[in-house]
Amino acid sequence: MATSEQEQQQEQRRVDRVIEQIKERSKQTDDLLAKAHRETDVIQTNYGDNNSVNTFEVDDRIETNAELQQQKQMVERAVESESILKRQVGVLKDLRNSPYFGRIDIQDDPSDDPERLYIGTASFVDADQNFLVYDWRAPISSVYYNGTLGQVDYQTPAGQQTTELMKKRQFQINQGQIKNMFDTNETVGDEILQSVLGEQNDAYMQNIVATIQKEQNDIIRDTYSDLLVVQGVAGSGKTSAILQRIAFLLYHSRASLEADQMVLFSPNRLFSHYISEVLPSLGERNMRQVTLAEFLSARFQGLTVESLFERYESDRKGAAITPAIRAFQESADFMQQVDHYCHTLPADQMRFTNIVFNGEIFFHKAAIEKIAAELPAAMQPADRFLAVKNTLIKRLKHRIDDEAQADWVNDIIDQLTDEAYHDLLGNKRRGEFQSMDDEVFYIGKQIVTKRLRQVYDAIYNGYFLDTYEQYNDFLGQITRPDDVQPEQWRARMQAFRHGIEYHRIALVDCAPLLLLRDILTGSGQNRRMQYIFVDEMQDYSLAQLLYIKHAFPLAKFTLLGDSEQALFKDIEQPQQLLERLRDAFNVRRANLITLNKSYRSTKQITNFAKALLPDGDQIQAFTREGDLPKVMIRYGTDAALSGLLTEVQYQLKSTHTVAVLTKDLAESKRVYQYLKHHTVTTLMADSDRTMPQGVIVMPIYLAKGLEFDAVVAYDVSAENYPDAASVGVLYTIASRAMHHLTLLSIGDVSPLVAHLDPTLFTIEHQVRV
Ligand SMILES: Nc1ncnc2c1ncn2[C@@H]1O[C@H](COP(=O)(O)OP(=O)(O)OP(=O)(O)O)[C@@H](O)[C@H]1O
Repeated sequence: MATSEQEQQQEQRRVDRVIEQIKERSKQTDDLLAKAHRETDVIQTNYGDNNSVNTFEVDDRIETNAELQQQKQMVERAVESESILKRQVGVLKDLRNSPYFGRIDIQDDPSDDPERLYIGTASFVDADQNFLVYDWRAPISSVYYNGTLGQVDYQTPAGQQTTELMKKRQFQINQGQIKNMFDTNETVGDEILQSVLGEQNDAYMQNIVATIQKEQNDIIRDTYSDLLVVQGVAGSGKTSAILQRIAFLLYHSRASLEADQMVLFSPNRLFSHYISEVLPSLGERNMRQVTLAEFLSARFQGLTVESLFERYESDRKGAAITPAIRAFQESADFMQQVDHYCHTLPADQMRFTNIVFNGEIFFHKAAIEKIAAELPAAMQPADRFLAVKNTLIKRLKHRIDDEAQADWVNDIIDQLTDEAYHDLLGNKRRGEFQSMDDEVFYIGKQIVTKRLRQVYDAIYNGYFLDTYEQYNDFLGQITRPDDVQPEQWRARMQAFRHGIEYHRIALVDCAPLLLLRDILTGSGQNRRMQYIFVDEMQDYSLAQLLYIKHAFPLAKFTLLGDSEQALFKDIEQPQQLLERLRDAFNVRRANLITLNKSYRSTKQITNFAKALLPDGDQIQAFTREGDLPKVMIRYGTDAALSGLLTEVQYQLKSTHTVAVLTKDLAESKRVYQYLKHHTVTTLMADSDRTMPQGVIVMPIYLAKGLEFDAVVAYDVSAENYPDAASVGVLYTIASRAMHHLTLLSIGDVSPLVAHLDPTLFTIEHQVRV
């Protein structure tokens, strides 16, 4: 509902007054920051000077160490307070531009006067402790997002409260001026959302706190569930919801939660970059981010882990793993079998291996087997492993003692310089020993310990268990489902062994192998992490999700995805998925939230994209108007490429980025080879972290989670997208476009498009001569 001119003037006067106060505070904070910066400089300079004191004299060194520690802490504290102030300066700068976006008038009791509260990206409190702006995450602010006029409940730390919502007003304020102002009875009215979504794309994702929708708000403010599953259609704000959720949780649990106790599994590095500004724009630090490939590679040092993209490419070429085997290896049942195998594995079935040093066996595998065999049979696998490890370390220490007086050691001691001798003494002092012999023995032990460091590390890291052999043994004992034939399974085992020989591992083996290794060796779990977020969860197997759960046993999980965008597997109903996950994750408090409205694209693009899906009816388009998607048909590659060039040049006149999306890498390369000679074009790679403007070409799996002003889908021919199996890919491509979508086909267009209602798109045929 439009507001009167007079009301707008009144509101503008308030904006002016608040901005005056913010400016005042900014000045003070700038001064504090300058002062803090000078202090940090002074401390750092002193620290630097002290750092270069002569550390040769051993006695000095001990003292210096303690002092250095103290000074290091001082520097850390100074840097920390400086960075807090820097953040405040940033927050105040944003508030100066746009101090708030909402107002609610509430009345707790009919006998009270109504209260008028303004809501913005951060709180602003004046010198008399009056809240001129409330943080969007404050308990009372949920009234703004959740309530329609009338009685409203909201949660506070003290329990549920009730109030009467009398008025809800939305503002768009830019550079201190109210551009738009509406009273609304909806959760957040469409007018402002229209204008936000109509803007051009930016290289970075924006925060959406001014226009959060009710269902998104439920995701953001859920502090109850151990497992929150979000099924949301393309462009429904899943990624946005995760990021605002992180900001919310940080605010909500300020005292007990740090940003680095949250991990977001993101689809690719480009995506990580794209979303990197959202949290800083809300005055918060970024959470940790990792792709599945990075997570797995870090745990398989020395092996090349197949990436999801490689798997996708190799699947397209008709690779070795049959669908039945894949389904089996990716299932919860497979992971349960790993668990059972490990917990019932007798000591004599453990695949120990020699510890080798300098080409010779240092600890023989038979000796290690014997240690394990002598332990009580009922021991848990991790305890057994630890006991073996401890025994080996004890034996290593004996060997070091025996070796400390060997001739080669004495020779080295004779030739030590004074400095090297002091180094070996470490925290001990000369003369502290009972006798000179003791001192020499001590030095000898230090020398041998250093020499045998590798052996120690091998024991410490558990390299005396050959986990690959053990996994192979597990594969040999497994109970197969009926649709996996014995010879197929043997071939699969053979492929696994062959891969390991060449230091490669297939994606399907990663999660079960890691689980096996972790259970048997009692390692790999991180108990510090409090929240795990998985975006694009449809690209993860259940086995992988279960492994992630195992790796972060104390974390709460938020899994977000869109089963329609499954590039790699079949679509699953959300409720069914939740049941499956709830069972597999074994959690008490699970919650499913479904998002059906798509905000990214114009109505025309969303209507086209949803029509591709057999069950797309539930998807609602947001009412933002644009052109109909255009299907271009060309005959032959040359005509297609020149048609593509004309199209991208045309699009570039009105947009910053045009993405040409292909089905696979080979096609992207072909397109790039042509376009680069005619216009500035970038071929995106898996390793890229930033997205340039202009024309960018990439296979669809690299564009997951991203969005572009204009998208050209390259070659949507019947040959490339012959049947229903390609729907997920085509839908994902179409739903990346915000404002313009073009589909170019070489020859007959895919039946998936040809069968659509013709009013959903325009068509442009090449005239055949
Ligand atoms: N409440 C909102 N207010 C303003 N913009 C929004 C809102 N919700 C979503 N958007 C915008 O819609 C676009 C899509 O959002 P987002 O990328 O979070 O969706 P998604 O569900 O993760 O999409 P996909 O699964 O297709 O990758 C973004 O530009 C986002 O800023």
